Amino acid sequence: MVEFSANLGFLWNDLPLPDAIRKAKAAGFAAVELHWPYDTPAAEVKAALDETGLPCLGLNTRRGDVAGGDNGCAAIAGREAEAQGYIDEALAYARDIGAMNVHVMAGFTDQSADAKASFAQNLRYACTQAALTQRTILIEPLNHHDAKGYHIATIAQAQEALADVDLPNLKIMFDCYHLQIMQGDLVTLFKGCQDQIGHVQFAAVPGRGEPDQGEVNYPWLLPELARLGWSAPFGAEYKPRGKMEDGLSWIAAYR
Ligand SMILES: O=C(O)[C@H](O)C(=O)CO
Ligand SMILES: [Mg+2]
Repeated sequence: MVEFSANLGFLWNDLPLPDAIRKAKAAGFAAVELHWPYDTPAAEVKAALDETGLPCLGLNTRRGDVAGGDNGCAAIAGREAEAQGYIDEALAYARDIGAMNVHVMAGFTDQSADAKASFAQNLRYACTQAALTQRTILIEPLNHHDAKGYHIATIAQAQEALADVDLPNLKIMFDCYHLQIMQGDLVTLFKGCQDQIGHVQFAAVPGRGEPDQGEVNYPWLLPELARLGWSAPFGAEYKPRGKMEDGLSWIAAYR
């Protein structure tokens, strides 16, 4: 059966994280994943995960100065110490709550050789630290409408970063929403990098709402990815169009 992970950066994000975890459990999600949980003590998140029995699949490194336009800094030359501080923080939080993946946010760059070298240096650091506790580091191509100028926007760019680093615990976050916008042909794209994928996410295109309308037929696509071998929960990373609970009927198509 296809299972889902509730992305609590978008779902129930008006609630304290422990309550959002309980809501995800009650709605039938098999896992949760986080964006930037750092305002909530890890012990509170861990207690809610233990109470519900839900695993947490992952979380993101801090983005830096968001008001100033940052979206991560791991590929910004000259900010290595800051990036590595965010990596340490994310890995410590992941360890405390038992999350196995940390998504390292690259930031906006000119994709120069310096940016690529800085990204590789920071990812090598992240992977080496993550390996000490058997964790995986993720990088994610983001689409050029929502995140114009983000360091990686395609699977080929992510694969280039993976090749530069060449460590087995660096994987790709395959977000169907971003990749449909940037590349399309999602099944072929998935097959071309399947063994390099660490997590799969999805949302409607366009709009990023519930995955029940738009360009991508998820009730066909997600079972097909499962048939091809993807067995972990798919990350529901969408922005509810209206009231959160009213939008959950999309799950029925998979039951
Ligand atoms: O926006 C996304 O798709 C991400 O997965 C994220 O975590 C923040 O950019
Ligand atoms: Mg995503």
